[in-house]
Amino acid sequence: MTPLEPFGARLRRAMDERGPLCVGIDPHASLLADWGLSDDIAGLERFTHTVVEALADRVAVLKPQSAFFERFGSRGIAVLERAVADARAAGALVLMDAKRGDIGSTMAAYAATYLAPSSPLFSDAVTVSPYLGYGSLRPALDLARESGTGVFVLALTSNPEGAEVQHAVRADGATVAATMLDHLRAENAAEAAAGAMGSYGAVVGATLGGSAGAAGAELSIDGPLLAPGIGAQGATAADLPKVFGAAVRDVVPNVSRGVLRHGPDVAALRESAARFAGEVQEAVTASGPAAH
Ligand SMILES: O=c1ccn([C@@H]2O[C@H](COP(=O)(O)O)[C@@H](O)[C@H]2O)c(=O)[nH]1
Repeated sequence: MTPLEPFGARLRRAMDERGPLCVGIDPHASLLADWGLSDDIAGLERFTHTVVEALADRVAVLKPQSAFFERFGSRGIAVLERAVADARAAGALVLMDAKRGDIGSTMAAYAATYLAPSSPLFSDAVTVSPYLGYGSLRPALDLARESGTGVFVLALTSNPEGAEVQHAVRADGATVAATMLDHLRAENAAEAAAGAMGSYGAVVGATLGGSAGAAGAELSIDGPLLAPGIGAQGATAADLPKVFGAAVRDVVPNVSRGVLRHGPDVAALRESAARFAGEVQEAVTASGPAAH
């Protein structure tokens, strides 16, 4: 099979053409109820199909949250497989939010699940946790390079509990988060040297305010920065320049419940996503001209 163009280049094009917004597909039990759906496989299927139908032809990235599908067992995974294929066919990039992390040999199996083109869950990118050590992610990083896919590494997560681990200071004086970002910058060096956005991203919460700075973290990694936390977790698009500074143009802001709560009406979902996209564009434009 012909390998895909590298994920970073594909993502940059999608961000330029559609705007950078990433909408989550998070079928919370409470959202199924709010949408008048049953908390079972039929409800899950209807919810997922509606989000894909509403948004896959217009947002840059859709991010299914794997946990909400896994809780329904094999039939939930089948719904997820279909969503990934339908969303990609409609032109969205699919970022599987699976947050996998394990020793290298097991990591290789996770990598094959999400990043091998022959897999039923083949996605454009996957989220991973580096807390078994960045090096344990090597099978995913290597397979991503081979298959033209991407990897997003948890660096500074949007939840307040994350600081306990991520702000910890290592023997060399760097925080754990800054070390992860340094690894990613190095991973992206070859693509950056060729003038492209790298395929290796970091997850940095939009909720962090000044605490990204407190972690001593240089956020520019020559790759994408997934920024969850807008909407239900309290951050707004206006927070993005404050958190990310000059790196704001590499930010892929994520909103899940903030958009999904407007369903099941397709037009209302689209309107909400467009509103968030407009707010993001306004905040990024107000932050100053793009660096050349
Ligand atoms: O640091 C992180 C990493 C991932 N997430 C995920 O993003 C969405 C956020 O959903 P909202 O409804 O917009 O709060 C969810 O799937 C999380 O698991 C995150 O929030 N923070």
